[in-house]
Parts: sequence; structure tokens; C-alpha cells
Amino acid sequence: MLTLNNISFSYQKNRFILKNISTNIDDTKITAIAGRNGSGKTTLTRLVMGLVHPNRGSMTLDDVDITKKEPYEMAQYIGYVFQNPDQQLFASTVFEEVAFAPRKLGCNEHTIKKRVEEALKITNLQDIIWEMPQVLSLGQKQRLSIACALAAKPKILILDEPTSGQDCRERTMLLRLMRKLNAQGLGIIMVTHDMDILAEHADKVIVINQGELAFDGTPLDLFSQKELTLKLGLELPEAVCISQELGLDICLTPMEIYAHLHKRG
Ligand SMILES: Nc1ncnc2c1ncn2[C@@H]1O[C@H](COP(=O)(O)OP(=O)(O)OP(=O)(O)O)[C@@H](O)[C@H]1O
Repeated sequence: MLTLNNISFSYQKNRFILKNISTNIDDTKITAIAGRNGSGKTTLTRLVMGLVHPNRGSMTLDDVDITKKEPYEMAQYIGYVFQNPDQQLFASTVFEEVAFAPRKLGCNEHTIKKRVEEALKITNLQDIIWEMPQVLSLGQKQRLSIACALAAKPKILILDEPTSGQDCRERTMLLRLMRKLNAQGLGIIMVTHDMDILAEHADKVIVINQGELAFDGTPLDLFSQKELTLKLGLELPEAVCISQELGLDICLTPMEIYAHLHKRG
């Protein structure tokens, strides 16, 4: 369990970007962080990664205090995949890119090779092990960034806008990968503006509004409160709108709509 206790943070003196955030994030589930542009979502994930430290409050992961931990210490607990993968790819081959974290963690060559092969297999990149990361497609780069994070064997993976800019095929592949990793026990935290993805895949949603925790619950709880959803700058997912138009109970996915209609006959 990742626990945030009353976290406040400012980049500049007296301008708090995050204010008194308290929440529990189950590291076996998929948690989405949503909110308007500039509300503080990425900053929250940067705090969890140790890239910045809170001015007030504390954070624990499985009861270990991680409030002051540095990024290199956090890498073995939490993997981070940037919105723009070019920000984190710099090696000359895919192999070397994925080997970076286990090498930094002091693994021997046999373990490094094993971890690289495992991470590339699950992300379906095993056939391009000797390619240059810079020449890959956006979707491949995104999956390579995930492979890099996985090679450090984290408990939780943070994905910042994982599907932005991707075509339909890559998007589907990435979401399937996310579900597969979660089913294998990896906790997922995703920052997303895509309410359809959030509705379909998240177990829990945290909404940040002007640096404050404005909602903490399930997607169904959130989207059942239409006024609140819109007030927080979020759109209603397609499936929610369609189910309302059809006079059904709120559905979060097209499959749920289909099941309700089938039941109704
Ligand atoms: N390095 C920084 N120095 C100063 N202010 C920053 C820095 N990074 C972000 N901010 C400010 O902090 C606030 C929150 O930014 P953050 O990137 O966390 O928001 P966000 O919710 O992730 O936004 P988006 O959805 O646009 O990615 C914004 O006002 C932003 O300008």
C-alpha cells in the first residue's frame, strides 16, 4: 500500500501546487489520476518517484517511510514512464537501454541479461533487441520505456498519459499490456485525460483540482455524479452518456451496455 499523509508541495516559495493530499493507493490495483491541465497530477507522481520532495506531510510504501528517498532508491519500488518517451531513452541499443536499471542496481551480467529478455518479451520487443531506440515508433518507444522500468522489478508502475499521440493499434496493445502486468501483480498508477480509458480500466480514481484532492473513489462513484464530474473539468465517458440516453443504469464500458440491453431483451 502506498500512503500519502497530508502532502503539500511548492516549487516556489508560498505557491503551493499540492495542498494537504491524503490517500491510499493499493499496489495491486489500477489507480487513475485525473484533473484539469496544470492541476498538479504530474507533480504528484514526481513526488512519489522522489524527483521532488514534499514541504509538508509524509509518504509510506508498505509502511516504509519514502518521504525523503531519492529517485535512484525509488526506482526499485516504482517505475516511471514519461509522457514523452524521448525524455528517458538515451542508450545506443534497446538491450543497453533496458539493461541500464539492473546494471545501476548492481546486478551481475547473467541477471541483467535475464531481466532484459523478460522485460522485452512481455512488452513484445524481443525482435528489436539490437535496434537503436531513437528510430522506433512512438508506441514501441512507450513499450520500451515500460520494459526499462520493469527491468528494475518495481512494485508499482506509473504511466503518465500512456496512450497520448498513439494510433488505435498501439493504444490497444498498450492497454492490454497494462492489464497483463496488473494481472501479474504489478500496481499501476496512470495519469490520464482520457475518461473512456479511465472508466474501462481503473479500479480507483483520484481527481486533483487546483492542487487539492477533489475526489477519491471508484469510476462508477465519480461518473454517477455528473455535475461534480463536469465541475472538475472532466468529460463523461462515451459509455456513460450512451447508457443514460438509453435509460439504462450507468455503464462504464460498451460491453456493460451490451449486457444490459441483452438482459432487457
Ligand atoms: N519545474 C517547475 N517549476 C515551477 N512550476 C512548475 C514546475 N513544473 C510544473 N509547475 C507548475 O505546477 C503546476 C502543476 O503542474 P503539473 O505538471 O503537475 O500539472 P498537470 O496536472 O500534470 O498538468 P497537465 O495535465 O497539463 O500535464 C502548474 O501550474 C505548472 O506550471
